[in-house]
Amino acid sequence: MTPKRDDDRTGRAQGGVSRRGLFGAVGVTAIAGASGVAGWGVAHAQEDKPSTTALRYPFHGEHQAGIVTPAQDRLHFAAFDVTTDSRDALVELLRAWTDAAAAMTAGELVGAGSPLPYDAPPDDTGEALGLDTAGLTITIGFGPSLFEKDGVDRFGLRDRQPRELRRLPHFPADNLDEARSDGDLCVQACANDPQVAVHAIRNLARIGFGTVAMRWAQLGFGRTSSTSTAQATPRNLFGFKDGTSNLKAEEPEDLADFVWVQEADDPAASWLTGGSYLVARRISMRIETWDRTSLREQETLIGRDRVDGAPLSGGTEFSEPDFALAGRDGPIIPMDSHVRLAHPTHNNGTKMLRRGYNFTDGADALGRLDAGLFFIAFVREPQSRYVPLQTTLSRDDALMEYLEHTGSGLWAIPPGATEGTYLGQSLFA
Ligand SMILES: C=CC1=C(C)c2cc3[nH]c(cc4nc(cc5[nH]c(cc1n2)c(C)c5CCC(=O)O)C(CCC(=O)O)=C4C)c(C)c3C=C
Ligand SMILES: [Fe+2]
Repeated sequence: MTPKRDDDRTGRAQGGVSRRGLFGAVGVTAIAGASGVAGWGVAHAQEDKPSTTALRYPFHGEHQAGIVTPAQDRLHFAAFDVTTDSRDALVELLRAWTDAAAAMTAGELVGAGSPLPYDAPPDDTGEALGLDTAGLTITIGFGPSLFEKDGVDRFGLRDRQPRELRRLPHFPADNLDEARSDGDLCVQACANDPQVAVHAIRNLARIGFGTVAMRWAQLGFGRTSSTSTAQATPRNLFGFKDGTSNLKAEEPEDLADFVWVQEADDPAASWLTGGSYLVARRISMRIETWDRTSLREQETLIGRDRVDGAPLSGGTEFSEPDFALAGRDGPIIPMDSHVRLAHPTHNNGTKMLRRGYNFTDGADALGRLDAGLFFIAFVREPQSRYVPLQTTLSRDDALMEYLEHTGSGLWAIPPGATEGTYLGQSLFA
């Protein structure tokens, strides 16, 4: 009988083994071929919709992937706390995470490749065997507490903490859960297949065992933003198009102004040049109340038409809102509507790259959906641009009656890694 695996205890070359290649090699393709009905279903689906699972985005580059990369459909976001005092162990973790992230985004197995050592737990947890890369991106960030916690300079990084990397303040009406907020490190895994995104976080958590502990995590199932003009605008759980006037990959000048940290921004933080900041807000949405609200009221709260996404002042989805246009009882786009208050003209020209996801986490004790929007935005200046805008929305936005902010975090996102370097290397240099 041919053994399923060899008996190699020494391990093999790291990475480089294709998940699909290995899958075929162990004969599972035969199972798919034997299933006539399933095979028809797959072929039929592919005819209707171009496959997004075959997509592959480069891991290496000037910026980390997962920011201007076209927003994928699924998210697994995790915040970690570092459990060691050792700077060397932290650096080792970042090296290992970088290698694993590069392998997974290329559709390769993490760690020891094929044939698998039989007497050791497999490096790669295996649930993505046979799956496409699904456009996986892995984006890693550093929280304020990595630089200083309770007055302690844990890893000799205090002097390099960016001025803009401070814990987000308490905003009006915040009802934050500590257990869903902050963290020394964050990892955003996005993919067009939920199993691929979960596999990525799980493998990074496994690699980090003994160095980091997962603090909290969030799954997202539908993107609520477009980050490329090639993408259709998706809808949030209030049923409105979301992401219409988002910053897009095709706007490099705006990205330089509002997303990418520039060399001159902060002398202490020149290591962050080419990086960004990730703001996360877990926002619960009172779905049941919303569903009992008239369409007129819903559109008044948002300031846009629910079906086509056009501003209430008229035109099409991508028409600029006319905030001066009068309606029956004041401006047709109300003073306290979401799009008026969030628009750059009312926020010193501020823009951001939104990249959030819808979520549901079951039901609460009253039988209501625990659902909402896991808001993610990438910004160049969180304190001087995001914080004032969030303060305005939390205080004045009429939509807040239907929202509750339950989680929060801010992380510095270092620039991308080049071949042979690890993510965040410039911070430790
Ligand atoms: C602080 C930033 C923002 C939070 C938090 C936020 C939450 C939030 N937004 C919607 C729904 C929509 N938002 C829309 C536009 C929009 N939202 C923000 C910022 C935050 N939103 C900005 C900067 C903008 C763009 C404003 C503009 O330039 O016109 C829209 C309209 C469509 C679009 O342009 O994307 C909708 C719809 C919800 C439901 C929500 C919290 C759950
Ligand atoms: Fe919004």
